[in-house]
Amino acid sequence: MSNWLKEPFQYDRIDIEQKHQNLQSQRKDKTAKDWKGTLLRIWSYLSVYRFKMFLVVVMAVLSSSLSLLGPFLVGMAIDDYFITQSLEGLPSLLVVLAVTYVLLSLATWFQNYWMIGISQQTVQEIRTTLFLHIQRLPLAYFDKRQHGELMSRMTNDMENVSNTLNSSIIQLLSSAITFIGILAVMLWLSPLLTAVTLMVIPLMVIGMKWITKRTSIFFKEQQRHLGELNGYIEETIAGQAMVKTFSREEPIIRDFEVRNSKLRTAGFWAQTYSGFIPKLMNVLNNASFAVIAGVGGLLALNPQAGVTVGTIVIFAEYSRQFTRPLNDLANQFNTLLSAIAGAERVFEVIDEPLDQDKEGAKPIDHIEGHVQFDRVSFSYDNELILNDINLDVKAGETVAFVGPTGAGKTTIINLLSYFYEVNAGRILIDGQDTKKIQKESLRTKMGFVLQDSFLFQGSIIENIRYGRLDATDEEVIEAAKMANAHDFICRMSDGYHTKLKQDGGGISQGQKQLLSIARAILANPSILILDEATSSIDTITEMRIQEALKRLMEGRTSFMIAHRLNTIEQADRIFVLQEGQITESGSHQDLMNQKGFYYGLHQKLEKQTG
Ligand SMILES: Nc1ncnc2c1ncn2[C@@H]1O[C@H](COP(=O)(O)OP(=O)(O)OP(=O)(O)O)[C@@H](O)[C@H]1O
Repeated sequence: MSNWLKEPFQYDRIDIEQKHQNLQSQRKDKTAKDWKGTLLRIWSYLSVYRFKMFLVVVMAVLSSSLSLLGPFLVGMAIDDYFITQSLEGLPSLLVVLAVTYVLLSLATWFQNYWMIGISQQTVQEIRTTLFLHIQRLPLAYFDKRQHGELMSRMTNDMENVSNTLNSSIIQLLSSAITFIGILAVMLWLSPLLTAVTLMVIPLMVIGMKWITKRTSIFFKEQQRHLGELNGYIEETIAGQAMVKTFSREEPIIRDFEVRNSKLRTAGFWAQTYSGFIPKLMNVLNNASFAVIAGVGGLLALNPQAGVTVGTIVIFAEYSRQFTRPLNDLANQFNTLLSAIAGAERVFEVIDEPLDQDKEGAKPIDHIEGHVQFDRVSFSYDNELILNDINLDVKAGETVAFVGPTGAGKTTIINLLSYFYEVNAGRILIDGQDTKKIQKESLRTKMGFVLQDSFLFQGSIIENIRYGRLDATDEEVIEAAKMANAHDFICRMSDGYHTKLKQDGGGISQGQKQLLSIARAILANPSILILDEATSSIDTITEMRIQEALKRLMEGRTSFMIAHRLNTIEQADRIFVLQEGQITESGSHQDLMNQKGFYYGLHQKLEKQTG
């Protein structure tokens, strides 16, 4: 088998990353809505397969030429054999005709095979680049964007690009070649009959314009309504629990029906108008056929005009082939525009700056766990969220943050995890400014047990192993035992290999917490970040969680956002955060003595828990 027939499209992730970095450095001069730039960028992906592209072009030229040769041979057969009634050379001409059509099929097949290969490989590369890039974007990027919208770039827009690369490029190419070829042969055969054939073009252009003006409006409407409907469906499915608790089914169904019928109306008119296109083309084709036959017939009666019956047959066939590429060009143009728009949306994400380390940042091997906030101020947008925060947490110390909702507790944790950059001040770990440490190496020394700890679709063992990917099964089980999770895991149908549904569906909130504690134990971090669950958990599970947490926190610097009295009281130090400032700090007893915010909160919580 030739090399070109073998599946040559293996890809190398490292290779793609390298290419992406090169492209990133080229992109600086490219602005959004820069269509030429977008096309050039798509070309930069395609150009890797230059040789194969060249073969595609050769095949396109070959197939277009062969499709012109067919009717020409038929015309020759009529003039030279049928009209003259001498059938001597006819069999060999028929053989040539048969070979022409076989070659035409082969050329078309190869051009498709190579082009689809190139386009699928290109799309795979762009998709990988996009996905890798999304994994490395700073958290702040996701704050500003709807997740559904990003998903749509990853799927719909990519699909758009893929379809266009698959078929449109070939169609555009062969349409253009066929059009030029037919025109040249027609002019060579009879300029007069060519002029007659071309008469339909203005009518075609006017008709197409009239239709596309209307269809494009309805197609846009259709896309918009489809997007809205999809968004609505996604929202109602994600929020099903809410829908049911508030008995909102009826109004939601009514709303859905309104959106659905808007989509239907737009779709109806878009399809109806665009359905006119082939009908119009048919009418014009038949009209041009009649004109060619009529005028050609008259010309054939006059031997000086040089028009034979064979020429008329060739023209009649060419006129059919000739309107098709025009039609295709018009259709493909719209698809091409929408694919370029899609590619532009994809490249926009790829061009977003990455969550990069500061220049000169170094990896860190070991952390003792001494954490300082030195006059730290921070705002997400313009509003100041943290104002001049100073903290000095010794290695191994456990500190808790309490305060009203929106005071900035989670924000402190986000800054410590280096998800966001501070606006002013410094965060120091073991005396070293975190800006000088590589983010990834810093985060691997931290463990997280968060309220909404994310569990993936997969087995329990895989989910725990997420804490340290090279952990053995024994180590995972040991961690689960320390996290008090072993017993409940063993009671499950497949034990450690029980599959969890999406986002940990199938297990309780408390069990979810125990699994995330096991995950953190396995990671063996120097700094721990705990965001205590607010939802109520039964007392036995609660005790298990507390016990597991105690084991986990031993010997590590721990930051807790605490909501329950016993957790808070156990902390070495408590910080009260109000409106972005630390207003009280000290041990439980110190703060009780101060009789400030903490004292009030304590009284309230005590009353609640009885
Ligand atoms: N990603 C974000 N973008 C913009 N503003 C944000 C973002 N996250 C939080 N905020 C705002 O920052 C403020 C502090 O939020 P933060 O989540 O730190 O409070 P918190 O003390 O943890 O509250 P809670 O106890 O309710 O979790 C709030 O006013 C919030 O609206």
